[in-house]
Amino acid sequence: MLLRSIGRVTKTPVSRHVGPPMWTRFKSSDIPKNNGNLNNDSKAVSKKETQEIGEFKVKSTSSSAAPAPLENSQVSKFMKKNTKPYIPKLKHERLTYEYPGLPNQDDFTKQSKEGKIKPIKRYTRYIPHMITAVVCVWVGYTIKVWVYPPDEGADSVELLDPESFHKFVITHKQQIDKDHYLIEIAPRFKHWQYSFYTDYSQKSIWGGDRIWSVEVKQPQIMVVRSYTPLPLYFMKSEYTRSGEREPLLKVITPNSNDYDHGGVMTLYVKKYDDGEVSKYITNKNVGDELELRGPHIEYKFPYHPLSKLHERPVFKDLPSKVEPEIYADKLKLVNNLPDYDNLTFFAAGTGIAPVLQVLMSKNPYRGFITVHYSARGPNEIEPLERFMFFLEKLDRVKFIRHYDSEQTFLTGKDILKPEPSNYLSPMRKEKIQKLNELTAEDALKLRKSILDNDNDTKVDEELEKKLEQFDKTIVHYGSAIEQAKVTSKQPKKSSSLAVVCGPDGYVDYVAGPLDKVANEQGEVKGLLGQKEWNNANTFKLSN
Ligand SMILES: Cc1cc2nc3c(=O)[nH]c(=O)nc-3n(C[C@H](O)[C@H](O)[C@H](O)COP(=O)(O)OP(=O)(O)OC[C@H]3O[C@@H](n4cnc5c(N)ncnc54)[C@H](O)[C@@H]3O)c2cc1C
Repeated sequence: MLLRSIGRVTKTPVSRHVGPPMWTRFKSSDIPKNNGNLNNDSKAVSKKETQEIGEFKVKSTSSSAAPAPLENSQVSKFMKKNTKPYIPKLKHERLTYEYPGLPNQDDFTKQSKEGKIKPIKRYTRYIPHMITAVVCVWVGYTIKVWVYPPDEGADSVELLDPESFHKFVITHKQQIDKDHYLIEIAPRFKHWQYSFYTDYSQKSIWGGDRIWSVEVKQPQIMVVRSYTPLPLYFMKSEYTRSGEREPLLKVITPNSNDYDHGGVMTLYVKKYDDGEVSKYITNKNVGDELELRGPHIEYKFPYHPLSKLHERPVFKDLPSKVEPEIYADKLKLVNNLPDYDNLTFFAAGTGIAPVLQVLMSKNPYRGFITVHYSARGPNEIEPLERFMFFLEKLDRVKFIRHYDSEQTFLTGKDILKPEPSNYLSPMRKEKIQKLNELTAEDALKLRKSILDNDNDTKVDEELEKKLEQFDKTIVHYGSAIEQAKVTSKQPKKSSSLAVVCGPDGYVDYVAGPLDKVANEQGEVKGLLGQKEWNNANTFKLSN
C-alpha cells in the first residue's frame, strides 16, 4: 500500500507551467520510520503549514508526499483530472465476443448491413462489367448485321458453289521448282459443315467418277481461271511450325467424320511470267485469301452398271492400308457383267492434275489407266511422285514419262488403236450412232430406249440375294498390295477410252484442236486420229 501510494504521488505531473516547481518532491527522509503506523504520519503531515511556491499557494493536505492542492481553480481542475489512479490490467481482458469488422468496413457499410441484408457474393462486383460487355457485343453484332453486308458464302450450306465465290485461306505453300507450286487451301467459313451429314456421298467433293475444277478469281482485274483441286493436305506438327521440318504431304481420305478433312484441298499451280491469275495465286502467302467458285464438272466417266453395286476401295497414303477389292470380280461373274473399259490418259505439265484427282478420290475409276505424262523434266512433279509410285504398286495405273530433258517425247508409236468398249450405255450408243449418222426414225427409237433404260441403274433384288451367297465363298486378300501382286501378272487389255489434258498445243498434237468458238470438242485428229480414235471414245480438255 505504501509503495503504491508513493508511486501515485511521484507520477502526478504539473504540466503547462513554466516557472518554479509547483509540486513538492517526495524525500526519502519523509518516509515515516515506524512502518505500519500511518495514523501517526498523517497527523504529522496535517500539521504542515501552507507553503508559497512561486505565485501558487500550495497547501499540504494529507501527507508531504501527496500533491499540493492549488488555489488556482484552472490548475486544480487540471490537476484533479490527472489524479485518476493508473491501475494497469494484470492480464488481457476480452471485452466482446463479436467478430471484428472487415478491414474496409466503415460505419456506413456496417449501418447499411444492419438496415438491409445485402448478399455480397464473389463475382457480384463484376456484374456491371459483364452487363457492359454484353451490351457492347450486342451493339457490335447489330451494326455488323445491319450496316455491313455478309461475306459471300459465309452462310452457305455448301463448301463450294458454282454460282458464287467462296473464300478460302492459304494454309500452306510449297514451291516445287522455279514455276511450280503446291498450294493448300482451307475454307474460310464453316457453315457448310452443318449440312454435311445429311447426304455425305452427295456433299463430298471427292468423287472418282468425274474430273472437276474450280475457278479462282483475280479480283483486281476481275478475271477467273480454272484449277484442278487435289485431295491432298500438308500434315503439320510443332516441328513444322517451328520450321525444323517440312510438313508431310498426305492424301485426304474422304470421310464424313472430319468433313473430308475440314474441306481442305491442294492446288498444283504452274506460274506463267505473264499469266495474270497464276502469278496472283503464287504470289500469295500463307494466311492470304483466295476466292473460289465451283465445282465445275469437266468430264464424267461413262456409266457402268457395276458402279451401283460396288465401290472401289479408296486410295490411302500407305498402300498396305488400302483394302483389297474382293467383290468386283465375283459380282461380274454372277451378274454376267462386262469388265470396265481401260483408259489412256495423255497429260502434259499441270494436265496431270485431273487424273491424279480421280485416282486419289473416293471410288476412283475402276478400269486400268495408262498415263502418258509429258513434261520438261522430272522435277516439276517431284512431291507427287510418291503417290504415283503407290498407285502403280496397287496395279491401278501405269505412268509412262516423256521428258523433254531426256528427249523421250510422245510419238505415234506410243499409241495403240482403241479397243471396242466392253459396255455401252444407251447414251454412248447414241453418241456412236450419231457418228454413223442415224435416220430420224432410228434416232427416235434410240431415244425411247434411253428413256426405257434409264432405270438400269436400279439394283436388281435377285442380284442382291446372290451377292449375299457369294459373300460366304469370297477369297480374302490380306491387303490391296497382296491382291495387286496377283493381278499385275495378268495381261491388260488395250484402252477403249482416251482423255487428253494439257495446253492447247499439246491437245492439238495428240488429238486435234478443240473447237473453242463452238465450245465443242472438235474432230479427233493428231496422234489419236491417226490411230482411229474418235469423239465417242476420246475427250479433250485444255488445261
Ligand atoms: C479445266 C481446267 C483445269 C485447269 N487446271 C489447272 C491446274 O490444276 N493447274 C494449273 O496450273 N493450271 C490449270 N489450268 C490452267 C489455268 O486455268 C490457266 O490457264 C493458267 O494458270 C494460266 O492462267 P494465267 O491467268 O496465269 O495466264 P494467262 O493470263 O491466261 O496467260 C498468260 C500467258 O501464258 C500463256 N499460257 C497460259 N496458259 C498456258 C498453258 N497452259 N500452257 C502454255 N502457255 C500458257 C498464254 O499463252 C499467255 O501468253 C486449268 C485449266 C482448265 C481449263
